[in-house]
Amino acid sequence: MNQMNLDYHKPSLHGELSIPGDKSVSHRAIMFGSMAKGRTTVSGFLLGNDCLSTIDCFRKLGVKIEVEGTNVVIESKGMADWEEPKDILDTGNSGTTTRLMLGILAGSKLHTVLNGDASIGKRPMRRVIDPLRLMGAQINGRENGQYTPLAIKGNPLQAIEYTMPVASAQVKSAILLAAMHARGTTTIYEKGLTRDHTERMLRQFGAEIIAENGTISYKGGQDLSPAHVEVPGDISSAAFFLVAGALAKNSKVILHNVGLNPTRAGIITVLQEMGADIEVSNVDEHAYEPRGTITISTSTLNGITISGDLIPLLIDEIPIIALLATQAQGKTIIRDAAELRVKETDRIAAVVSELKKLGADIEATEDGMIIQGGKPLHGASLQTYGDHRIGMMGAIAALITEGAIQLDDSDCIAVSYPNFFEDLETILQSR
Ligand SMILES: O=C(O)C1=C[C@@H](OP(=O)(O)O)[C@@H](O)[C@H](O)C1
Ligand SMILES: C=C(OP(=O)(O)O)C(=O)O
Repeated sequence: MNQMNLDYHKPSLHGELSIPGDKSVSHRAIMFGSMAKGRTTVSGFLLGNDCLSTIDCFRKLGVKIEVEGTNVVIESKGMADWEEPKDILDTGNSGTTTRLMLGILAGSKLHTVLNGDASIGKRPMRRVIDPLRLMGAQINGRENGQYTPLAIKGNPLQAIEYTMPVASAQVKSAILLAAMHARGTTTIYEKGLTRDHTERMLRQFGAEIIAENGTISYKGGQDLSPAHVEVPGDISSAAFFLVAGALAKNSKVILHNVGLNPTRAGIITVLQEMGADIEVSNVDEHAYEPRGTITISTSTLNGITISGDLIPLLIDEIPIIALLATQAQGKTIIRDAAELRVKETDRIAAVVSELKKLGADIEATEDGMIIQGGKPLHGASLQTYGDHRIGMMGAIAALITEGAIQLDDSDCIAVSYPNFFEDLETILQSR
C-alpha cells in the first residue's frame, strides 16, 4: 500500500507524451504469440501488472518469453506442445487474462487451474463459461463456475452459434479463442459493437475471420503463423491526460502514439460533443491497429448524455469522464453502463462516492450516474478500492482541486499505467 499526498496548486500542463502500450492488445499479443508455433516479436508492449500476469501464465505452460524494455520475443512450440503446469495459473487483477485464458485452455489438452486476486474472485465468470460449456468445455469453480478458482479440463470442442447476452469483448474473445480449436464454424451475434482487437489480431496471425455488422464467423482448425505486433498506445491511458489537458488552466498537451481503433475511440466523440478543444492528427490508418496524435487544450465544456452503443466504446473511460463532467456547464447523464458494477470494483459506487468527497454534485443510478457540472472541487482523502482507474481519476482530480488530495493506495495504478506519475511529472515540469 503506497499512500500519496498530491498537492499540485492548480498547475497548467504543457508538453508532449508518448502513450504506453495498449493493455488489451498487449495481452492478446502474448496469447497469440504463445499459440502460434515459432517466433513472435512484440514492440511497444505494456509492462503493466495485468500484462505481466499474462506472461507469467504462458511461461508456466512452457512458452519461452523474453522481455527487454518494451520489446518481447515469444518462442513457442505451439499449443499442442504446451506443458501441463504444476502450479495454478495466477491471473492477478486481470479480468482479460482470466476470461480469455478460459477460452484458450478449454480447447487445450491440459488440466489447469486459474486463480486471481480478491477482486477477480468477485467478478462474474459464467458469462464466459456458459458459452464455453455449450462448446463442450469442462470448467468447474465456485457457485457452479461463477467465480474463481476455476479448474479446466481441456477437451475437444464443437462450434456454436451464440447470441451474446452482454456487450463484452472479453466474452466474445473467449468464444473466438475456443472456436480456434473447435470442430466447425462458430458464429457470434454481438449485442453491441465491442473492441475488435481479437478479430484484428487473428488476421495479423494469418487466420481468416468474417466480421460484419455485429456477426462474427470463424472456422476452427486454422493454423496461426507467428507475427510481429507493434502495440499502439492505450487510449484508455491517454484518456487521463486528455481530461487533464481539458481541465487544467492555460494548458496544451500533445499525446503521441494513441491507439485510434474506432471500437475504442468513444472518449474522442465525448470530448468533441462536450465542446473540447481537441485535434486528432498524423493518423496512421494503415497500421493493423490505427494510431495517431491527439492535441488537447484547456476547454469550456457543456454537459451531454452518454448512452447506448457509445458505452462499450468508452467503458473503461467512464470514471475519468465523470470527473470531466463535474467541470462542464449543465448536466451530464451516463446510462446503459451497468457493466461498470462488475469491473475491478463497482465503478459506479466508487466514482460517485469519491467525487462526492471532493464536493461534486453527482448521483448514482442503477446503470450510470447523473452529474450536475460547474462546481469547484476541493481536496479530500480518497480511496482507490485497489482499482487503477479510480486511482488515476483521483490523481487527475488533484490537478484542479483547491487543496491537496490523499490517495490511500497508488500501487494499483501499475496494473495499467506503471509510469503514470513520471508522465504526469513531464507535463508538469515543462510548465
Ligand atoms: O477485451 C478486453 O481487452 C477488455 C474488454 C472490456 O471488458 P468487458 O469485455 O468485460 O466489457 C474492458 O473493460 C477491459 O478493460 C478490457
Ligand atoms: C476492466 C479492466 O480490465 P480487466 O477487465 O482486464 O480487469 C480495466 O482495465 O479497466
